[in-house]
Amino acid sequence: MTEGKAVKVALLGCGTVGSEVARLLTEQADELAARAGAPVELAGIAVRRPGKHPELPQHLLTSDAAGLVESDVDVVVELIGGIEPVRGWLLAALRKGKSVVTANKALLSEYSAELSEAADSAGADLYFEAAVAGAIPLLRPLRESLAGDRITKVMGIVNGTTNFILSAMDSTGAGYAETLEEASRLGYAEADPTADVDGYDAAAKAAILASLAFHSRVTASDVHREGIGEVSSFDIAAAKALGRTVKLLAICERVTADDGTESVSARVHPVMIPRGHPLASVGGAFNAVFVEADAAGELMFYGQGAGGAPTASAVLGDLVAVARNRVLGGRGPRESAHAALPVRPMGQTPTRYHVSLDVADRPGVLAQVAHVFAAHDVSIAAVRQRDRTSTASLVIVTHLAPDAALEATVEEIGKMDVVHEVVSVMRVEGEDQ
Ligand SMILES: NC(=O)C1=CN([C@@H]2O[C@H](COP(=O)(O)OP(=O)(O)OC[C@H]3O[C@@H](n4cnc5c(N)ncnc54)[C@H](O)[C@@H]3O)[C@@H](O)[C@H]2O)C=CC1
Ligand SMILES: N[C@@H](CC=O)C(=O)O
Ligand code: NA
Repeated sequence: MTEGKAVKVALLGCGTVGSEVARLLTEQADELAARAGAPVELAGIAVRRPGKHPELPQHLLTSDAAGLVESDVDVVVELIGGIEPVRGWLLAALRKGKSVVTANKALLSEYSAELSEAADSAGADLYFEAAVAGAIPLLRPLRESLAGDRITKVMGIVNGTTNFILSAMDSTGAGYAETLEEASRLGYAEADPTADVDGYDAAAKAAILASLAFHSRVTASDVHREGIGEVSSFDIAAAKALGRTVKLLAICERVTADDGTESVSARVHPVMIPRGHPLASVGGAFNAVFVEADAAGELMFYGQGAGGAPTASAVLGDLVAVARNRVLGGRGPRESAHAALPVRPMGQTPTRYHVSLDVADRPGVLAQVAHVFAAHDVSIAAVRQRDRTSTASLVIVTHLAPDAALEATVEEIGKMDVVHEVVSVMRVEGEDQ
């Protein structure tokens, strides 16, 4: 039965994701209506140039997004991206009590608090499942299913484009530039793909994940960020030689200090993980995220993290949810930031390093290098040495130590006479400490 009054939807943006949302909304209109309890009606589509969309119902097209938001619509689905002018439109919609569904992680990772406050004061819904890990139901489990548990860690691959590039570099040795071009062609990359390769997109997602997991306000600028620009084919080969692979991970942790005070660490950077680790086999644009919680233990979420149709699936799930809330008169979960945990600086965050060096092949060099680690209070977990003609290759993997201590150790080692080259430095995850 779909007897309720139609829920009118404004769609802002009709690119990779928006065009799939428009298609599915039209093709599955009857089923969506049955699930929502009322017809979910596309009332208008804001595009930049209406003349360029012969495939869309012409009477719905407008170039006036602000006007469409102001019109008689119940829900605004935003799939344009970026901060302004979108932020102003969504605030205006929420303040008028219209629900908002968005996939815009760049906006949410900076202005979530402002948008949530606008939603709360007007009693509107703000849903954004598509903003992190595309099709994978991840934010709703964090906001709802795990609301009774205490999450300690969220770690995973949250950027499809960089995973697509790293997977290709690892498996076929394909070049960086050509693989990035293909990721753009397939609709995985952001409009400006530097957001992907420099880690901004993953950092925005880490901020959203940390905020939800730890009931605190974490913004993109709180997240330590390194992209994949520095990952060389040598790093990939060094990882392979050690039975590891390189992935760009978002890692959000609840850190408890000796005095019992808690903080949040949120970071995005390339890491080496063992090839047997479940994240190592996540290829292409797929995403996978581990969540650790006190009572639930370890959970893994896996699926397509980018692309038009997969992302549209998450958008439509949100759309049905907000439509249902309107039909039944309820609301989805509000922002939960009661814990207000501070963010721990990266330098104080415990990490482990893999360091690969070319050193002089003579007695005592290993001891000299080990001395520098010890001087910085960094304990060594494993050492591998291979002799060449006049140099030796030295691979060192550390135990956990504050990231600043590890960084200082590597800097000092790089200045030693016996060290010809620091060939590769990368953090290590997913193995015994
Ligand atoms: N492509 C993907 O795999 C995913 C994208 N997202 C997010 O979804 C959003 C949309 O992404 P895509 O569809 O990939 O981007 P896109 O660049 O393909 O589409 C955006 C569309 O918005 C239009 N647009 C720009 N300014 C406009 C304006 N003032 N009025 C009306 N239309 C305007 C553009 O012409 C373009 O067609 C972004 O926030 C992105 O970060 C989230 C998850 C996955
Ligand atoms: N550009 C993003 C799209 C999905 O969020 C990615 O590559 O993951
Ligand atoms: Na998702």
